[in-house]
Amino acid sequence: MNTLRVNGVTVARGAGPVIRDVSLELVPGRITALVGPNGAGKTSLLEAISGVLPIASGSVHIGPHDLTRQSRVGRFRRGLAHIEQGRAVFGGLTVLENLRLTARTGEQVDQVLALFPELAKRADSPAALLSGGEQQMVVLARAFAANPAFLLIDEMSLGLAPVVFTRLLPVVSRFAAEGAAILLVEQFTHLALDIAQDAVVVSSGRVTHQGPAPDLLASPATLHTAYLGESR
Ligand SMILES: Nc1ncnc2c1ncn2[C@@H]1O[C@H](COP(=O)(O)OP(=O)(O)OP(=O)(O)O)[C@@H](O)[C@H]1O
Repeated sequence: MNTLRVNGVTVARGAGPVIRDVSLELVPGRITALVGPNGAGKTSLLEAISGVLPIASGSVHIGPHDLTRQSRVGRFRRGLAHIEQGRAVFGGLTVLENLRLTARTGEQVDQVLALFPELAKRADSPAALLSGGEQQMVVLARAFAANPAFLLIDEMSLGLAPVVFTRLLPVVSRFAAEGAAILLVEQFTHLALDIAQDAVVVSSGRVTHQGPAPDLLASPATLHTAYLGESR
């Protein structure tokens, strides 16, 4: 069983490092919540893992394969997908056509639509006509349809009402239960920790806490300290 290992990664952006010596591991079947204050470096870390941003030092491996200097496409071929913040649907294409962009077989499309009954009903509608929540479902479904072993998800709640967003979380859990390893960045910290097994807190580009998500959820003091940038 391959894991994705981030080992001592440092990422520079603009004036200096925004990620410093970060290590974490993504394990099949598990969700890791990556939380921390605004500007902590969560998006930059996801971008470094998927190859959007170069890694200044450290490494990213999937099993024995070193991805550190690989292109985005090379990493995708190894099973790593990244839903970037603000990722949009192809509005002129129908829901089905959006899914066919990434699915390799019709069976994969059917499997994904089974996870999202709302989308199955709107399969032939242009994606632009869907609500914001439904469009975010299409974005998620399109990523699931490629059947990635490792999935990085950045702020899928952006622009959505919490009630709409909470509809998406059980689907993410189901996808993990089917074997995917997921790294979830989310502004609604408690909702993310609630569905995650593992938690990583970053503050000012450094990991300040790492451990089981339920433990962090049960200890607001630990979460608060980690957000302030202190380890304990
Ligand atoms: N395009 C950029 N050029 C230079 N610096 C950037 C750029 N984007 C972000 N930064 C800086 O990198 C640091 C980390 O930002 P990043 O967006 O990764 O944090 P974040 O934890 O995802 O924040 P948020 O929760 O607000 O989205 C911040 O200091 C930010 O100002």
